[in-house]
Amino acid sequence: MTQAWPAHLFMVGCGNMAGQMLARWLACGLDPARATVLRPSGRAVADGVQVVTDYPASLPAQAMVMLGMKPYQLDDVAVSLAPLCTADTRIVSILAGTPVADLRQRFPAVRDVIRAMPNLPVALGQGVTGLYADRDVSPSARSAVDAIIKPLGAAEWIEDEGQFNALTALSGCGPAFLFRFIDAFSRAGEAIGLSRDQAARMALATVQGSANLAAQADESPATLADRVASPGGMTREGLNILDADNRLLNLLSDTLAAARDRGEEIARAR
Ligand SMILES: NC(=O)C1=CN([C@@H]2O[C@H](COP(=O)(O)OP(=O)(O)OC[C@H]3O[C@@H](n4cnc5c(N)ncnc54)[C@H](OP(=O)(O)O)[C@@H]3O)[C@@H](O)[C@H]2O)C=CC1
Ligand SMILES: O=C(O)[C@@H]1CCC=N1
Repeated sequence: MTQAWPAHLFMVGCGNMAGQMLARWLACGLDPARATVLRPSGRAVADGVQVVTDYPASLPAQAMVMLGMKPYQLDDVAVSLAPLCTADTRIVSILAGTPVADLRQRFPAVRDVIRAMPNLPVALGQGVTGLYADRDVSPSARSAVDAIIKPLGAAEWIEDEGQFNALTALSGCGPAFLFRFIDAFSRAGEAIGLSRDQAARMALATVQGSANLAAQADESPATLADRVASPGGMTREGLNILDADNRLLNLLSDTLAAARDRGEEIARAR
């Protein structure tokens, strides 16, 4: 099936996250002439993509607007952007902790408002993007968003917006937690006697190989862990440390809950 692109993509903000999305879309065939980026620095993003530092007089017809700035900038952005939006504008927001109701309040002319929560591996087409649309969003807008998210990796729609901060904690923030894990794994290897460089290489390759294996395996990660652990062997002793009083599970549950709760705070502070 051929890739369907929006008539025009207007990106408000194009930093760490939105920049990776755009790079992937361009690599997958988005015509750069069909994308405009608004960013205060005016820094170029890619050959052929127009970068502006101020809002145009109007948006192209049937524009898909992607909100990719920081959540606290929503009010400032809406003052200039909302008057340009018409009934055929579609808004996709990647702002953390920003419910659809807050977006609808600021963009009353727009029917199709969709929340998306990507993560950094979208750059490789191996991201996870969580998605939510309320009942007012048209089926064609859902399809258009599905189409543009597909080149980025997996898409996970949720029915209940109340889960959006949990989804964000798991997959949106998740890469940071896993990068931290890889770093700690490598430093732990160094602590038991390996050289820093070798421990770093081995930690990363072990995580990468294990993730790939888990993705292809018929068994669950829990079963695979037991496969590595020979009875009376070395791995079991290590697993006993992670499993004692559910230490690892509790640590990760606390980590995700803290991230999720921050999303709730961001929404309340608005
Ligand atoms: N980082 C991540 O892994 C993820 C981030 N997100 C969400 O993405 C959004 C952006 O985060 P991130 O990319 O990390 O942040 P960055 O700081 O890297 O990017 C922010 C972007 O917003 C632009 N910007 C700043 N001020 C304004 C303004 N007043 N109007 C319009 N654009 C403005 C910046 O412009 P300039 O480039 O000129 O400085 C920059 O391009 C957040 O809402 C976050 O919740 C979602 C999922 C994952
Ligand atoms: O830290 C943040 O708020 C954003 C949301 C997901 C990843 N980064």
